[in-house]
Amino acid sequence: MICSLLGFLSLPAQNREKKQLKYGAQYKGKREDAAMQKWRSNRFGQFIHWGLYAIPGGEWKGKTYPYAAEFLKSSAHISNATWDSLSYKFNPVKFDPKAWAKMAKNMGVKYMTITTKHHEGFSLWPSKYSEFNVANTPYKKDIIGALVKAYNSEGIDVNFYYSVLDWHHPDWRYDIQSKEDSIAFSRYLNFAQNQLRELAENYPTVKGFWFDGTWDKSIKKNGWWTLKIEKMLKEIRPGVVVNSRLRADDFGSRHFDSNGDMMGDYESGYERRLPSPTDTQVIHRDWEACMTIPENQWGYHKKWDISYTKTPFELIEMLAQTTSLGGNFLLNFGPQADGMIRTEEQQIAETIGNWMKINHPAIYNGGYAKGWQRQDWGYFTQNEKDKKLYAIVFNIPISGILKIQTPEGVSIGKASLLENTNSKITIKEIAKRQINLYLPKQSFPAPFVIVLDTANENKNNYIDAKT
Ligand SMILES: C[C@@H]1O/C(=N\OC(=O)Nc2ccccc2)[C@@H](O)[C@H](O)[C@@H]1O
Repeated sequence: MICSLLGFLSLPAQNREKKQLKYGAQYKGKREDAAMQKWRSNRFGQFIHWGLYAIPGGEWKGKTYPYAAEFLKSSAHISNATWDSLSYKFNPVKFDPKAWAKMAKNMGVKYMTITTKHHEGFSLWPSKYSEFNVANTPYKKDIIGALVKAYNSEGIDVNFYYSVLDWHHPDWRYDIQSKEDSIAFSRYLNFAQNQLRELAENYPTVKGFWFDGTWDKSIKKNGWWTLKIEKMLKEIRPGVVVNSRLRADDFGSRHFDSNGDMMGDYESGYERRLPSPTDTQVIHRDWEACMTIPENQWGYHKKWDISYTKTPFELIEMLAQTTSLGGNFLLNFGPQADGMIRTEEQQIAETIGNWMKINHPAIYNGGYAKGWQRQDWGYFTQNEKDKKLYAIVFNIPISGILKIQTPEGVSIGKASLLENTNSKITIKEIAKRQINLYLPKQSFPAPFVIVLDTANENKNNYIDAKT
């Protein structure tokens, strides 16, 4: 079967006759129901990675490990028994879900995705399917329930991250190589299904499920289960949004089935990376990029500067670039074991929030501006609610002139700074579909947004050269 699949996949997609799939994509194109439209309009989200890994914070027996802090168990070769005993120390006495939600609100996120259970297998809610959960710690209380309540009270949608990969559960298998593996792993899949049903039923305002830890052969060989889970969650919570990373098809193809069709409701393969600003392939589907502030730390690491940490302006540019290509941007925070958000992350959140307070019209409900050529100075976004066109500027040319190429038959009537709509920006048409915007003589200490009023126009003052 593998060689026939390799042969099949080596053909150009358009030349392959479609394979009959039982567990492939369930629909084509974008969902247009209200729940998906809300997901899409949110654009900016907060990822939160919190678990037992926050306790050691990347350090073990006096040694600092530079790898992802949430992977310390494997980086430091720690046994299950030793790692699991961290649960007896889990007691975030300073945890204030309302403070977290207020910080998120001020940062300008419209949704939040929380790790209900990461690879370590520790559940942040009192699951009846596993003793390895927050109820059996000194803290005892339901963290997921408290966060859902606090974030929803701030008008922020909550999604659940769930790692199918589970280092703790005795029935987890990386591959199925024996009858025993198969029997154990089916027990595991039932366990995971029960936990997911529990999450969907116990937290009825959940808006999405963000699956992870599905890259191993054991899942690829059980594509049927991934579809069963997607269907179950959508039956319990109609409208709920599920990422492509959950899904494997009949042949183990992930994210996209063996016919090249995306599975799940949005592509979640952009992790710590973005598509190129000119990669317009992505605009044909919903997608999300998830991003760490350090180079690669999702959980809390005691040494903030163990790697490069992105500046607020770099993160704002990633948000702008993502929005300009019709994607969502999910920025990660790794809370401390005591329940506090580290100072560095709070300061970044505040700077981004100050920018969003003025410039959010270019982001919320924002998306790909068809026909507007990407320019070196920044990004265009089209707001599908106010129908306005926004130019988000990061790199002012020495000339002080922003060059724009307009789509055929479209001109720019007016341009002004979003933060000061009385500031008129001079516009000059210099050739066919070529516009100069002359920036006002002032300093621009931060990325800024220009609102462009466009108009359809068919006057043609220019003659194309004959060559
Ligand atoms: C969001 C991140 O997701 C992860 N891993 O994602 C991947 O490894 N993704 C992946 C795997 C293979 C190919 C491409 C992406 C986790 O291991 C990490 O701790 C964090 O939760």
